Order: sequence, then C-alpha cells, then structure tokens
Amino acid sequence: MTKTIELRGVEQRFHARGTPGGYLTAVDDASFTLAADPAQVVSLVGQSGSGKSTIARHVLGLQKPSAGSVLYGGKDIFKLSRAEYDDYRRNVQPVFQDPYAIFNPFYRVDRVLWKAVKKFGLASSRAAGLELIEESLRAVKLEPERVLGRYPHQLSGGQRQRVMLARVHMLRPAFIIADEPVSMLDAQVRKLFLNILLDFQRDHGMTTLFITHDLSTVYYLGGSVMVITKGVIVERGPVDTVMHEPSHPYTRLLLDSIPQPDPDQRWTDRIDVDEATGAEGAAPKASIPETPII
Ligand SMILES: Nc1ncnc2c1ncn2[C@@H]1O[C@H](COP(=O)(O)OP(=O)(O)OP(=O)(O)O)[C@@H](O)[C@H]1O
Repeated sequence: MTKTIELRGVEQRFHARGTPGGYLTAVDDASFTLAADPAQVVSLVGQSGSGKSTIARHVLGLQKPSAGSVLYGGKDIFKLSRAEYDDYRRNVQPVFQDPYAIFNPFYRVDRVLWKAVKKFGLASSRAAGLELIEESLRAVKLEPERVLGRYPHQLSGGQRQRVMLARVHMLRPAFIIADEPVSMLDAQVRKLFLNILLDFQRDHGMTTLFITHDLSTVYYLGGSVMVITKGVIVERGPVDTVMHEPSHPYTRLLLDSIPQPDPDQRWTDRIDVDEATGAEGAAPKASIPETPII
C-alpha cells in the first residue's frame, strides 16, 4: 500500500495580543496529500510568516493543529498505535535550515549517524554499521575520512547539512520534510544539496516536501508547487505551469521577486506586499530568468 501524508482542513490559531479576537490564524484550511509512490518533490513556497514552518511542524507531529487533521496512511498521526508511530517516525524525516542545533557540540558528528544505526537496527555489527555510514556519507558527496571524528564546529554549514542528509540516506524514509534547508548555503553548495534530494527521489524513491521562500529554488527542483500566503494555499500545480502561467496575483508578486543576473534589471519590479490585503497591487506579468539563480 502506498504511504501517504494528508492534511485535511488544517487550521492553526495562535494567541496574539493586539489582534482582533486575540489570536492570529497562521494556517487556514490547508489540505494536500503527499504520496510516496511515485516519489515526488512538492515545494511549499511563500514569504516569511506565511505559515510554512507551522505546516512542517504539523506534518512532523511537532504541533497539533487547532482544527483539521494530519493523516499518515489514512490515520490521524496523533492517534497512532506504538507500531504505527514507529513506522511514521522512521518514514517521515526532517531536514532543517541549520542542523547545528541537532548536533551536540561536545560529541563528534559520528554520534548522530551511529545513533540512527542503533535506534533503527540498521546494521548487525560495528563493521557493517561503519560501512553503511561511510557509504551514506559518500552518497552525499562527503569524504568519510574528512568528516568522521570531527566536532560539529569543525564542519561548514553545508557539510553539517549533508551529514543530516547522510542520516536520511541511511534511513531511506518515504518522506523528507525539508524546511528552508538551503537558505544559509552559498549557491554552489545549495545546488549540490538540491541535486542530492533529486538523487534521493530518483534512486531511492523518497518524496520531499520542500519548504522555501525562494521561487528560483523551486524552479530548479521541478515537480509541483503550492503557494501559500497568510496561511492560505492560494495556488498549486506543476512548477512549469505555475511559474509560466501563474493564476494568483500573489504568485505573480513572488515571481517578480526573483533577482535577474543583469545588474540593470535585478528585480523586475519593486515588491510591495500589502500586509492588509495580501496580494493587492499585483505587479506586471512575471518573467523568469533563463538561468534561475540558486
Ligand atoms: N508558537 C507560536 N506562537 C504564536 N505565533 C506563532 C507561533 N509560531 C508561529 N507563529 C506565527 O504564525 C505565523 C506563521 O509562522 P511560520 O513560522 O509558520 O511562518 P513561515 O512562513 O515559516 O515564516 P519564515 O519563513 O519566516 O520561517 C507568523 O505570523 C508567526 O509569527
């Protein structure tokens, strides 16, 4: 049976002083399904504060929605049996912006990988475990001898990110929930990271929910995209269609925020998102640079 993650009418309210009613709606009636088969890349794109991370937290079971439900294999993730929960934890893996917080600075980075080997019983001996770790590090273009034995601060941000991807590679989850994973990386390392996610999709059948504020990254990844503003998913579809024929004014505004390589035309227009009305005052039809900047 194909594994699925489904959000059904998810709403998230937070207490917020000074707002009408004393709360803000961070996510409003969000519904979508991620399927493991065929493996796919689905991006969720929107500006800061649009509700993306809140949705990631819902999918990862870190935040219970105020209303609606998050289903894994058709079952509410907050009501799974122990065995179902273990399956969900193994098959839905997060990758965050800066994994520095996940590494304990007092332990070598090896520990994160060995913990996964032990927790999920991935190898029957130490030698087999080490072989698996080394294979996974190579799969994310890291040389084991340059990484193992080091402390987190001795690695670059891009290397730390890829150690987390090596962990994902070992676990082979059905789903990766990647929340702004590349926003702190330079263009080259960013591209490397995105290519690894695409390799994971093609070679190991992993489906990624890729959360970002950056449409050019979405363009590079391909697949499909959902556009979110003020907690509402306003547009969705294949990346090519949404990028070339955006139907919602907010998507057009986002498209106009892609910088151009030409210094005289870095931005096609000024981006003025009206906080009160969302996408009011839409900019002229967007143009996508020939070579998206990633
Ligand atoms: N625990 C919380 N308590 C109160 N408000 C919150 C909480 N978490 C998020 N919010 C608010 O909910 C809204 C959506 O936040 P969220 O972090 O999901 O946005 P985002 O699109 O991921 O933004 P960014 O790209 O900046 O991370 C914001 O207005 C934020 O201030």
